[in-house]
Amino acid sequence: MSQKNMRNIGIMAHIDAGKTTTTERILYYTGKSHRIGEVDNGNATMDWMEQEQNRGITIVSAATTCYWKDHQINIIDTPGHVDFTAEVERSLRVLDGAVAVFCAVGGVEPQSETVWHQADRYEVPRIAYINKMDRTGADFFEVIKEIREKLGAVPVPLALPIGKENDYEGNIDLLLMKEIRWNPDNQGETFTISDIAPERQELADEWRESMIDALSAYSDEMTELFLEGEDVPLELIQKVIRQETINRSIVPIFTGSSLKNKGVQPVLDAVINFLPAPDDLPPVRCHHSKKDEDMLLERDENGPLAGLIFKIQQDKEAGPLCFVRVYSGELKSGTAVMNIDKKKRERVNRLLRMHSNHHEQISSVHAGDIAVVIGMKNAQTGDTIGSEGYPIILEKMNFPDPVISVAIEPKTISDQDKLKSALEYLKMEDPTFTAKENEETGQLIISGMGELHLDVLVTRIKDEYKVAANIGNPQVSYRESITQAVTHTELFSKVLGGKEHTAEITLKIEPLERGSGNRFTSEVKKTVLPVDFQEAVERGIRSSMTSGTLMGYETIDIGVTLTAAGFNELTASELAYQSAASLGFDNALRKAAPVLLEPVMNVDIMCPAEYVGDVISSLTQRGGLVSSIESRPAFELVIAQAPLVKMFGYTTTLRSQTQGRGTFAMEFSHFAAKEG
Ligand SMILES: Nc1nc2c(ncn2[C@@H]2O[C@H](COP(=O)(O)OP(=O)(O)OP(=O)(O)O)[C@@H](O)[C@H]2O)c(=O)[nH]1
Repeated sequence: MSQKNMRNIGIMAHIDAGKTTTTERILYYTGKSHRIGEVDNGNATMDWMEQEQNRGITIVSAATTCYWKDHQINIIDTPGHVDFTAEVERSLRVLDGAVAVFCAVGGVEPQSETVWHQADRYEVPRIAYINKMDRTGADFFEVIKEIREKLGAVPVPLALPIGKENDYEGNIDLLLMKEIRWNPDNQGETFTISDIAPERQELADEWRESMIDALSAYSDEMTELFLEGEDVPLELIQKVIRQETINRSIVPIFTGSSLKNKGVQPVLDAVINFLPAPDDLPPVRCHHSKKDEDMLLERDENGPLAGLIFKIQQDKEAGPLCFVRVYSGELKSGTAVMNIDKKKRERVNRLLRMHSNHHEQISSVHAGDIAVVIGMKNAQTGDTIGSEGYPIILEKMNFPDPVISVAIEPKTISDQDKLKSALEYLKMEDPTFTAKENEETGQLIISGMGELHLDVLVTRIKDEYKVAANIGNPQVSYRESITQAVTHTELFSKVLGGKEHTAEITLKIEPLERGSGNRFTSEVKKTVLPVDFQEAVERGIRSSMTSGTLMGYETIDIGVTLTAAGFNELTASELAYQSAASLGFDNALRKAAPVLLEPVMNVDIMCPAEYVGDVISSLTQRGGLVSSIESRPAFELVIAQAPLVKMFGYTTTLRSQTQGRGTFAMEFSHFAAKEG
């Protein structure tokens, strides 16, 4: 299939907005799903992993292919929970467009804002679908207002709901100027089209006019027709919508109730009519690793091979399944490719296309498309695969810091081995967690991005990899830094194997602004201390930076300058300089008024107005600072920041405090000096 007839889309939503239900309906209507898997029964076909089914939420993104009106649509499932932002980011990276699902009752919730802004960062064109029009409290026009005001987008409704809540009947299609009602007898597979009822004509005209008015801003041709009072042809309207959706100047709005099988097919039409084909998008930013220069890569099927491994899933029989998005060239089964990041050749034993409930073996996959490669051994999420002769690296993905940890203690020696291999597998799949041995206690500590993230990892280690282990309580991952600048001279002298090793260095260490990371520079001339020895100094410092002197946490935001060095040709060794640097850095750290830094989280809480007082006082007790309270139609939104350590178990507190009606979203904001 040519790139023009291909779409790579994601369905993004706040948790519970109905992403899974909508995806299920899409798969049903596209004829690939032969039954509708209800989320509530826990048998949705997109939710592959057992665990997801138990939790009833979607955690891992999987790419699923379906076909609609001569187009191939690859759906990349994106998780809605903030603990899984890395999953969202990696999906956004390989999408060309997205359908943002909102709940007609909840509207734009804090988590939808987070995901929306992530999509802005990745420049993903979007259409929006306002779901759950059948629910009590559904308010289409309020959600549109929120999309404009809270997300700063330009919503252009292309459909209006007829009725709402129990009386939600169907939609007015503002492009066709017709009413559409879905047939309840065949799960909405067919629908009837009728003229707009007289009592709705005025409303429809008004919104049609405001649609043409909004679009005219982008088209002189349309403006002229509009001003002359002439009809604007459908083709022109569609052309302008497509162009401006892809430019990200507008967001076409659709509505429906996925659960009641209403409104989904127009969204599929919009995916092919208004969201970009892979080659509608600008060339891909990448880096030529041999020439060491940044470049733009054309999205050309006949170009050099470049693909991004955006997801790895372990399969007990087949080994790692590597989901690859191909940006240029062709990837063929039975050939060898280069993993450019790892500088290793890899076999493409088999290529698969994934459908919702089966897979299909294919012989090749072209630029623009997504497939699963079986056979790669060294791949890790985020790696680029390409050709040896043309080694380019696609842009890396951004992953936030892991801020929460648990100790994990295997029960037997055999569990220890199983744990080791489980962690290796999980690392391939998920680059956002770390596993590290505590030097003092010998305990293995795994760190992730939130309580739920760790919980999922631990459950997988126990259930999927059958490791029997004791799990500690979640702990915050602190960092260490300094508050003063100091200069320190370290002299090193040791006799090893009958030979004397000496080094002398002077280091200046100083606090850097939060978030700047660590920096090493040298002011010492190479004639004073040869390059190899300067590199040994940097190695020593970098290794010491991984554990601070207060409690052994990683040190951050420290600038180190090598200001002077002594060099004795007879006794100098790299080992001596590396050791001097390690010890010198630690000694300097102790003198520089070190501080422990703790992760501070952005916390957004939604609850009915009557609970706001209690919510604020419990947040304040937890060291939280409330920055604002916003009124929403049905809820109040409390926006605050609080130290992560105080937020453990907050879900339970909030639930009992608000009789189950409060929800919250939490995301890492920054590290700050720990109080007390
Ligand atoms: N009334 C009503 N309920 C809906 C509709 N769509 C989905 N739901 C219900 O809303 C709940 C959440 O739907 P899901 O499809 O699981 O939502 P999701 O966004 O995928 O949620 P996560 O997988 O948890 O991120 C389920 O109980 C659905 O049955 C709808 O159109 N109307």
